[in-house]
Amino acid sequence: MLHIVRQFIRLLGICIRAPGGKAQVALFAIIVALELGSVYVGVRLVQWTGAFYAAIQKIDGPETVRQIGVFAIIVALNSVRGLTADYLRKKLEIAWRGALTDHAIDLWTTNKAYWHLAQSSTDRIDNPDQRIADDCRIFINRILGEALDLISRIVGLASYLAILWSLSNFPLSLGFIGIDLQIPRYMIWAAFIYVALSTAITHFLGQPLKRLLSEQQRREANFRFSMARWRTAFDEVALANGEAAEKATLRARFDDIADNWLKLMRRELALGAFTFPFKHTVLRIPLFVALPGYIAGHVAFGGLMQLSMAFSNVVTDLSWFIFSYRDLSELVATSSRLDRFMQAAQAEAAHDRAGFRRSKSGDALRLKNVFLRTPDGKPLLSLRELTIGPGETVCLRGASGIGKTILTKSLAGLWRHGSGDVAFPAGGWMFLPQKAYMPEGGPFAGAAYPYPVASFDRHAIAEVLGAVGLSRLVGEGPEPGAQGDGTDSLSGGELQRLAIARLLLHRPDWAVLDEATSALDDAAETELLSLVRERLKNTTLILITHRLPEKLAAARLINLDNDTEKLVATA
Ligand SMILES: Nc1ncnc2c1ncn2[C@@H]1O[C@H](COP(=O)(O)OP(=O)(O)OP(=O)(O)O)[C@@H](O)[C@H]1O
Repeated sequence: MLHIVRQFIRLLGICIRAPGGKAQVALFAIIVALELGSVYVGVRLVQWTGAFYAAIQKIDGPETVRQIGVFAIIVALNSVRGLTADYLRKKLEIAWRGALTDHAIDLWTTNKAYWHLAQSSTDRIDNPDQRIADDCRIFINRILGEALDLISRIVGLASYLAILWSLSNFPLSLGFIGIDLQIPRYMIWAAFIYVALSTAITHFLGQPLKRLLSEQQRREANFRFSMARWRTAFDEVALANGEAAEKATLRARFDDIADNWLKLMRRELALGAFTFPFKHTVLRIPLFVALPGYIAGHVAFGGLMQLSMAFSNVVTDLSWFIFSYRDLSELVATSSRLDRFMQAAQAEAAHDRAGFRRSKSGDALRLKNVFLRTPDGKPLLSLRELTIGPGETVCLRGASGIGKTILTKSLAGLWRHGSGDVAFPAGGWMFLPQKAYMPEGGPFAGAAYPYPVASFDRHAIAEVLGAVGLSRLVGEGPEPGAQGDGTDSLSGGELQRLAIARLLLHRPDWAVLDEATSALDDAAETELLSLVRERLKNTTLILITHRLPEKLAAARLINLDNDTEKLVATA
């Protein structure tokens, strides 16, 4: 229980510490005040009920009409209060959801935590996209709803208890095996005992709900993930006639959903079998409980109605836990998932990337005794000594699976499984993987990525696109920034050309091309790499490729397979 409260505090703390958090706390206070207005309205209605039925009992026409007028005013004011509270609550909801979402995305991206979390076999976080998109929304929605409900119920409970206390100032007389038992203010005790028993039963029946709801969220996210995965590979699936396999996967994912849904249904049915009749008896039972007082002549008819209404309000407020059990279970399940995600992302973001000793060097890249491993310790390639100077062209070759891509990731600071010394030169780096990433927004955005298009001169972007053979994309298609912008249909080779255009535009000091031209034919590959070499004279090019590009001036060929230190100079 305490750990759940701590989770709530941690997550709400994020919202409150965000910019504008203090103003939002003030907004929350206003909403609480407006919600408490409903308690006042409730108390006023109890008084009104007494006065109204007393007027009816006395057959007092003018007083009855006056009470109807009072009722109309109460309802009108309450409507204004309710609508204002609802409007402000939605405002606060989007502000806090925004703060939580921003924080989650910040943690997820700091120190590339998203990448490390996806690699980890122990801390692996399933469906992080769902946690950011859905869990933040559900958590804020539920916590606000439940907190406001709880506060107004606590205040309501105190108010209605006071009324009930003053009204139920008569005892219940019970004759039991010759003993005459008097229970003073029995209406109060009856309310507490009634709710305590009901709460215990509700908790007993509903306990498994939290686990089942959490599991349901996970399975729904898995189903969505399978759909999204297929969406990113329409070509591949269509060419492989993989529809039946994809359908089978989707069906299996959906069966998982349905399976848990059935368990959830059964549990909700068991809970509902108790809470449903409970909800309906809450409004009736007070009358039965108060009847002995009426029959014994302790209260008049108006008092009886007032008493039953106060009793029913007390029981309703006390039953908050029972009525909210399902929503509370969902809130707890969501906050556990979200909190775990935040903790894991935070730990990853703060992680000291050990493995290699990294230092700064003057102008050359120096690797000494670098040994790369897989996370489970399997040795990959080793480099005893390698120095690469500024402006050089170096070609790294090696068998498939030896660890060339992992070497790239190590240079990028991602891979931490290995040892050795790496001294980095000053200057900017750029890494071009085999599969170029294309952001939304069209070819101009693709060339400018990860910077906004506006950071570059549009003519310069158009020029590099033309230089890499993509002039047909210049001035074509929707405006940059639009979705469905034409880059979706680019071939593998065209995507690689676009990545080379990006390289030409960004002009880094150091560039690592990990099979970044593999989809091009020999002639096109040589042409593009020569273009890069010619235009970026001061850039050091580290090429990871199975083919040795011909005509590439002064390339050093390093064979990683046998003798890692053997350098072959080409002309
Ligand atoms: N995240 C990972 N966890 C565990 N093993 C991995 C991970 N990434 C890569 N590996 C393994 O490390 C080995 C080296 O992978 P890498 O991608 O660096 O090979 P490569 O030399 O670039 O191969 P290719 O020439 O086929 O692209 C492979 O056996 C691969 O399965």
